[in-house]
Amino acid sequence: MTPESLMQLAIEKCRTGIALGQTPFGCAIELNGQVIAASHNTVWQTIDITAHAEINALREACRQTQHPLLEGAIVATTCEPCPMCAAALHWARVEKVYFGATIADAGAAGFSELDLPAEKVIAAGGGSTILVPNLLRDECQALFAEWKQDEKRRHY
Ligand SMILES: Nc1nc2[nH]cnc2c(=O)[nH]1
Repeated sequence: MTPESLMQLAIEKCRTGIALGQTPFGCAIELNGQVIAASHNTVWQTIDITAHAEINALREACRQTQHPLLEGAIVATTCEPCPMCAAALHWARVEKVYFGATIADAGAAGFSELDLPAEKVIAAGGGSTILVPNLLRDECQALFAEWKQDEKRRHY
């Protein structure tokens, strides 16, 4: 699967989440050429502030593989991982993370993001997960505008 196709899956999941009244974040994970997880954010659905798209996808992937480590896994996420998710991706030993929109985009959409780039979190901690920005950036950024059409939207 190409990184673009993996990101398209993350985008589809994000749109599913928006339709269900969730916030506009989606994530997909591939291991050994197979998609093993694709999730959207469920913070409001589960009343769990940690239920970011990436955390949900990591949990699903680890359930699938029955192992907490995902060495060699490739992740595509519609938005740059926050510090919590960057740390979790490191803990899972994910190899590479593609992202589209940025933490600044999420902040501009109203989320109270910590202004700490994922790259810095990984580098400052001595991690080896590779971060690749700008994959389908315009499409990922547009998800925030789609979500803003929902009058009942809530951020956190
Ligand atoms: N990357 C990402 N950033 C967020 N900011 C708030 N929620 C999320 C999420 O689920 N994923």
